[in-house]
Amino acid sequence: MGSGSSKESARSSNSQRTVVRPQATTSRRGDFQEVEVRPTGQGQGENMSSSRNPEGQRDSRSQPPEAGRGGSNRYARHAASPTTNSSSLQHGQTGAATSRSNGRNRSDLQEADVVFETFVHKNGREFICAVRNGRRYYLDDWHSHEWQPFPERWYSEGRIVPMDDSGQSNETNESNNQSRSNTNNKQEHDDREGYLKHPKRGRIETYLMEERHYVHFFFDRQSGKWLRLPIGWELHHHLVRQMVDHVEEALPHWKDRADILALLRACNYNPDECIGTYLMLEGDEADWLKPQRTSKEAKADEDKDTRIEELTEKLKKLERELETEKKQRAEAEKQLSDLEEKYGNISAEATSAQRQMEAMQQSRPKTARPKTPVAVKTSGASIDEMDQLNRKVKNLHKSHVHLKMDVLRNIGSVNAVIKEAMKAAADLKKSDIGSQHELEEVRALYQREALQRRLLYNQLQELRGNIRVFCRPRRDDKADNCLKFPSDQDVMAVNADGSKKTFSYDKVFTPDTTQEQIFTDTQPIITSCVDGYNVCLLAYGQTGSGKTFTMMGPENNPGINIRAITELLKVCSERTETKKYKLKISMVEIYNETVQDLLTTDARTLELQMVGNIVRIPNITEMEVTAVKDIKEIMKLGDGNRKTASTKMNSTSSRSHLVLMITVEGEDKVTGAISKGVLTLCDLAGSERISKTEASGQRLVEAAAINKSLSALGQVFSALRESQLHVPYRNSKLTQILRPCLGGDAKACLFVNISPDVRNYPETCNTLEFGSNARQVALGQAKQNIQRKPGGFPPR
Ligand SMILES: Nc1ncnc2c1ncn2[C@@H]1O[C@H](COP(=O)(O)OP(=O)(O)OP(=O)(O)O)[C@@H](O)[C@H]1O
Repeated sequence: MGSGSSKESARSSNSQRTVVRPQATTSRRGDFQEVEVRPTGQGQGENMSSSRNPEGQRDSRSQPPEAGRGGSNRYARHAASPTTNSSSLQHGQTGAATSRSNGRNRSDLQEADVVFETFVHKNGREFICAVRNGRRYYLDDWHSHEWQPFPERWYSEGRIVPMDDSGQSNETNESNNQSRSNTNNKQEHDDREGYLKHPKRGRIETYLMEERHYVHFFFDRQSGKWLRLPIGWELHHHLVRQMVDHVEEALPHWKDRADILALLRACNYNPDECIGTYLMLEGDEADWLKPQRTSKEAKADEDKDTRIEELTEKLKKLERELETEKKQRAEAEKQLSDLEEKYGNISAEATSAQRQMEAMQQSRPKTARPKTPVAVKTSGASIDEMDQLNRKVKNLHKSHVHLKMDVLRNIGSVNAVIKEAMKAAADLKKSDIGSQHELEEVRALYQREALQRRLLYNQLQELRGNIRVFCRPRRDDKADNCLKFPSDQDVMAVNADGSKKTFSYDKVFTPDTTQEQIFTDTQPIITSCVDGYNVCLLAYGQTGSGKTFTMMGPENNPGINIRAITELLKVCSERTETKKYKLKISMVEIYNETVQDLLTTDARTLELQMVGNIVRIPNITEMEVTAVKDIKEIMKLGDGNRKTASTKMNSTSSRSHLVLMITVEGEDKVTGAISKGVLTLCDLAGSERISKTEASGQRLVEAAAINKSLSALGQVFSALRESQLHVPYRNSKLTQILRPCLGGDAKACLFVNISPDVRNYPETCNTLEFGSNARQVALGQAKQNIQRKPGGFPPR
């Protein structure tokens, strides 16, 4: 950036705004259709004086005029632009009055053929206009790239601003003049300023900034030179491939890997920034970011559009059919219930008829009826009456048979209706699949939204620094206080002789700060471990300065350890809808450069294995935590084993480092991606210097081991601060264990615990110094540890 060529391109893009110059040819005269000019204010519509421009005889496309020739230089730039069709303006005329109002030099005026103006449409777009022979034209640099007659309706839709000699609109000049006179009248126009025209946003101001960016080179053995790596080659580079894969996984619809790499380069090889930029400009604007499509791609897109239209049409048709079927089903159901009712009535009638018949049969005489009627009047019913009854019974029998047939017939149609209803229900089920698709889309949208939110959150963390140093003074009401707190980021240590030293940190707490407040400030870092980040919290300070109080704390007022695990459990349970989490805890003690497993009773010493950048601790005990009560039990077990071990070894807690590792493994229920973050909480051994003369025997060995490990920690911080190629992690067991969370891809938080007692002034200053050095460490960008499940969706 900032090279001659980029400056030149900046100049040329800048010049496109104002530069149009008549050129030496008459062949394109026909490009203009004559349109009457209407007065629009300053100098418009006035008489045009004509004079031939001698420069205009040159074809500036083949012979660009030299730079620095004022107006002609600008014209050359325009001639190089593909939009140039202004040659046809060459024999145009210039309005003297217009020129006067533009404040142009009179002799210049006589050379000019055409008056140039800027038309500012009320929608924000600008067009270069030219007036010749009393006719106004505009340069259609959006579609045809030709001069077009100025549309009549535009007079009421915007305003015309004349241009001055510098090719800028008078309006722009006025504001520029104002600002220039405020700074320096002689100051030149900044040629890094420019603009581009966006189809939706209209004019967008641009500025060519100089930034320090990584540039990937390769060594060319033939020429013996380092050359820039072409995009095609760079895509085969394993690191770059990983970055592009990462972006592609996050944005699966963005298929063009070269395009992704181009944006990655612009984002200084920062995949998250690349994803963020893309998402920010998502939609039409992101499309506009992409290079022009080939005709084949355009055709494919058209086909896709047509297919989408067809499918939409089909979907609408299916919806209509579904609607009709629903109606039919409702009707069928109604018919069915009518028929059921009818059937019920008929059955009831049949039953009562049957009963009636039975009753009548019972009331008939038992003897057979005489074949010939005997006209004897019996004491009971007469023969007529009997006949009547017989007929009635016959009729009833008949109607019973009819009813039976009716019912049988209707049962057939009821079955048909039921079949139809079942078919309609099956169709309805099918249409549910369409809704499933919609659900998938909503889910994808949600995933993108979640990704964006987390990206922003982690970007915020990075801006605040991936290593944060907090200072916490111990509360001590009895001692002579040597600490002052000028602000919440500064602490001043004042010695008994009055000498003072001030140190700055990301946050300085006071002795009154509660355990809750301390936790609140570390909470965002701690919870990012659920998203797959490695996070580390360390407490450093001399014995008795409050390290254990800060990390573990008393039972009734717990410190960071318990609160952090409780919070992790809470966050994990809040996300159970989308993720399945597993929390595992390990606890080790580092004493005299040996690593002791504290979650087993067999006092197991652990070996560390370094495989490249990865540290493995085989056979380490890991305990799963599912509820808050598990935390207390595990802590109790670890604490008990620590005490036993220290009695055996005759050590005290302040002479060893306690490291608590919480692994949070999450599996995305939708994508199957697995994230793994480790939260390391470390209560370091007392940092006080033990004079060799004071220590002897075991104390001397202990002191040497502590000194070695804390010095190694300091060396790691210095190497990271100075971005050294070699970081001496292997110098102690402590730095080996902490390696994953002190490398370039983790978030760390160091608590500098100090004593307020003036007698501890020298140790307090040493501790504060250590914290200050650590604060200058740039851990680089924190990285999520997310693995995509084979065949699964990209991680969120
Ligand atoms: N902020 C505080 N408020 C109240 N009491 C505190 C505070 N910090 C420390 N203490 C008390 O000071 C004493 C020493 O603190 P602590 O054991 O945490 O120090 P330490 O740095 O861990 O020491 P060691 O290196 O021996 O483990 C404890 O009794 C603790 O309760």
